[in-house]
Amino acid sequence: MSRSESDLEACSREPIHIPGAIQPHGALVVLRPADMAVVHASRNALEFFGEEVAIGRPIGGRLAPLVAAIREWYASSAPVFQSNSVEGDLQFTAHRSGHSIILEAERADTRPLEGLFSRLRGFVEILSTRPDPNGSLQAAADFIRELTGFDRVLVYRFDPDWNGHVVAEAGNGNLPSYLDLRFPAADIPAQARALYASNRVRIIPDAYYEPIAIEPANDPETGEPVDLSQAQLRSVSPVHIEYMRNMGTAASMSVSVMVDGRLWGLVSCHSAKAHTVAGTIRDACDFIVQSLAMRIAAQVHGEDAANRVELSRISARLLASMAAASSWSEGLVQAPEDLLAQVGASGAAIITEDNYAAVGAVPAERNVRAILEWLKTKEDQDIVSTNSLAAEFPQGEAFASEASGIIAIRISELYASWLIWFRPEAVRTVQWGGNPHKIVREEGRIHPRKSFDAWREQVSLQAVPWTEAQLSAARDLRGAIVGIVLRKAEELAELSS
Ligand SMILES: CCC1=C(C)C2=CC3=N/C(=C\c4[nH]c(/C=C5\NC(=O)C(C)=C5CC)c(C)c4CCC(=O)O)C(CCC(=O)O)=C3CCN2C1=O
Repeated sequence: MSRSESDLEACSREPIHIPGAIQPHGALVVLRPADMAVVHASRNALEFFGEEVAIGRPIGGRLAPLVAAIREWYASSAPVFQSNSVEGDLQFTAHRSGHSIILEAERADTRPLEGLFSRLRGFVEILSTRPDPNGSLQAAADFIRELTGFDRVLVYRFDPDWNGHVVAEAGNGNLPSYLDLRFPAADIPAQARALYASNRVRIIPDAYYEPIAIEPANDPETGEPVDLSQAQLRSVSPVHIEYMRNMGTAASMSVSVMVDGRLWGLVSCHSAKAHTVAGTIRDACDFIVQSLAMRIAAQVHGEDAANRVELSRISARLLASMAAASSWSEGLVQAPEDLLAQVGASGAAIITEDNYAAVGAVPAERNVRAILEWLKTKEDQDIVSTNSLAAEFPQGEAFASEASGIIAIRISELYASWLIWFRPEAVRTVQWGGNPHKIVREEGRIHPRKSFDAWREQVSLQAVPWTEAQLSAARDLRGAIVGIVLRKAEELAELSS
């Protein structure tokens, strides 16, 4: 592993869930459910809770009226407790963290909320009328920018390698456009993505804040620090704060787009100056984004269903062709269009020790046999796939124009026989937000890059990636072929007995 890779590896191990501090736009206490005694408190508790919060003693003062309601919530199955202070100036939220209760207070949004719900209803109606998913993405970015007043709202989609792509944007011109730019996976490391899959909405009102310490740092009984994974006020990793400053964004809010339980992307809001939105507006943004996520899921499910129907027709024709031919390989070669359509390939070759057949755009036979020698090193795999053969088999660079992507399925253990599908190289130019390969090392650690200007990279020796559905279709056809081979072997065995 190179030094840069190990640096980024270290970055993805930063324990961002236990920073030991919060952001100053609220206050936090950790309570023992049995007696509502305070176990930890942020140092600014007095400012928000109105009186000294004494460690080891039950909450009182402005929090006393909450005790009964918090106890009732804690005994229920509700994930989160929300309430306003009697005076209406504070919004309280609580959640369970291990055996404790984390209670947070922020200044409440005292502006009237009427009109918000009719605006939300209006957005959902727009969403349901937008035929194309991109129109829905843009509608969500426009609506959230109007609702929150951030300078720029991005819809940021992850690709299979967790690189991000800005696929929609709404802005007022105060910040540069990032539309269509891509950002490397390291910009949002794995532990952050995991956290954002459960804690969907996060706000950083001012990237120049001073963290407020939580005291005592560790639980007197367990010695453990407070786990702020689900907290609203969690202080943010210094490296990301630096990233925001480098990007010229003093405030940000991110809302996770969860599609079928997986982090599809983020709706990411930025302002050049400090900016905040109250909890009620953040909740409304979460509602908007999850409504968008359902629209995306419906689109994906619809496409999957249509693909499955078409694939079942193709597979049925291939099975019929194999059944009617003298061998499975002859049956496949006699249905070339279906053989390629099974996985969306441009060429295919069936190769055994003494036989070779090919359809569509394939490398020269000697090059296919060179791939076969490489496949023999994959002893434990019945299916081998890549969209960049040259990256794993350098000799492949010589015929990347026909074979940058391959799916190879092993047909027989006994003889080296394989069915290999091919995809050609798809040379493309990618626009990154800054040079994604630039790792800034200072004071013994890496820092975020300072420039996010469009940085063009020509990507070669890669094919269009195979989808999970195409790999599954390859596995299904392998199962059918192996079944035919086994039945043929049994028939021969019976004849010879
Ligand atoms: C323009 C497109 C775009 C990008 C690329 C982006 C990045 C981004 N990074 C985020 C978080 C983190 N990045 C990093 C780490 C890095 N960022 C870097 O640029 C590098 C090199 C690292 C590893 C050291 C870490 C530790 C975190 C966790 C912060 C926390 O929640 O405590 C976060 C999440 C911040 C949040 O939601 O609170 C984002 C979202 C903001 N955002 C964008 O709008």
